[in-house]
Amino acid sequence: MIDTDAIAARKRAIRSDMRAARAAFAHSVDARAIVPPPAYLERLAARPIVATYLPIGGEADPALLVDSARAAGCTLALPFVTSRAEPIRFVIWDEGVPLESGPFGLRQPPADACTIDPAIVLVPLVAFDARCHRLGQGAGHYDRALAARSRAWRLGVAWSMQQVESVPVDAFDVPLDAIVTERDYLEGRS
Ligand SMILES: Nc1nc2c(c(=O)[nH]1)N(C=O)[C@@H](CNc1ccc(C(=O)N[C@@H](CCC(=O)O)C(=O)O)cc1)CN2
Ligand SMILES: Nc1ncnc2c1ncn2[C@@H]1O[C@H](COP(=O)(O)OP(=O)(O)OP(=O)(O)O)[C@@H](O)[C@H]1O
Repeated sequence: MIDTDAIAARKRAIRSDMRAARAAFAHSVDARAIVPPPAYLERLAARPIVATYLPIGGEADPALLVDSARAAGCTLALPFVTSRAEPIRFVIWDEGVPLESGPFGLRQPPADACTIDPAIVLVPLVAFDARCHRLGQGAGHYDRALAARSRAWRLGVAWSMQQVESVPVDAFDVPLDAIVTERDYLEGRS
């Protein structure tokens, strides 16, 4: 369909521009610049399972959000990916078990790590807009994972320079509940 093709082409263009700009920006910023917002800290009191990610390619680093979750006694999860085509699953991040090398330069728990269902998902992204729409890596990994977990609270983590006027949206794109950057905290409509 023409419309779908046009959206896909705009997504590809934003992805390629933003990946390059983000990698350059990440060199100039303190990796621990993103401070946990109050709405996130409040949710940690119930000790939810929190899915995080290990940054690649200049992605914003959720390190301080992970520290807060650990300090609150939460269980941490990481995505486990096998290929572009296969859906991801979230597995327990046990600090006592060494991470292994996975696809796309990712470090991840071993394949036999226990699958768990997070109540909070810290979501990496390539670009976002003021309505909390997100553009990811283009494999649909997070869109599929988030669609399967509609009750999870979805917090995007990004550098402020990743904000664009408007992210092109397909029917299957799952918007975020909120986004935190080194400068701002914004909430979607939900
Ligand atoms: N840190 C992190 N972990 C993650 C993701 C992510 O976006 N970031 N994922 C999100 O889905 C899943 C992995 N999926 C991925 C799918 C495609 C590509 C990818 O196409 N990478 C490009 C290079 C990107 C760059 O230059 O920055 C490539 O290999 O060509 C990467 C991850 C789960 N784990
Ligand atoms: N719920 C879903 N079920 C099956 N396929 C899906 C689903 N959501 C997205 N996809 C597929 O994922 C592909 C990539 O979508 P899109 O370009 O929006 O990825 P993205 O949002 O940038 O990436 P990601 O979600 O991996 O971070 C599309 O071809 C789409 O068909």
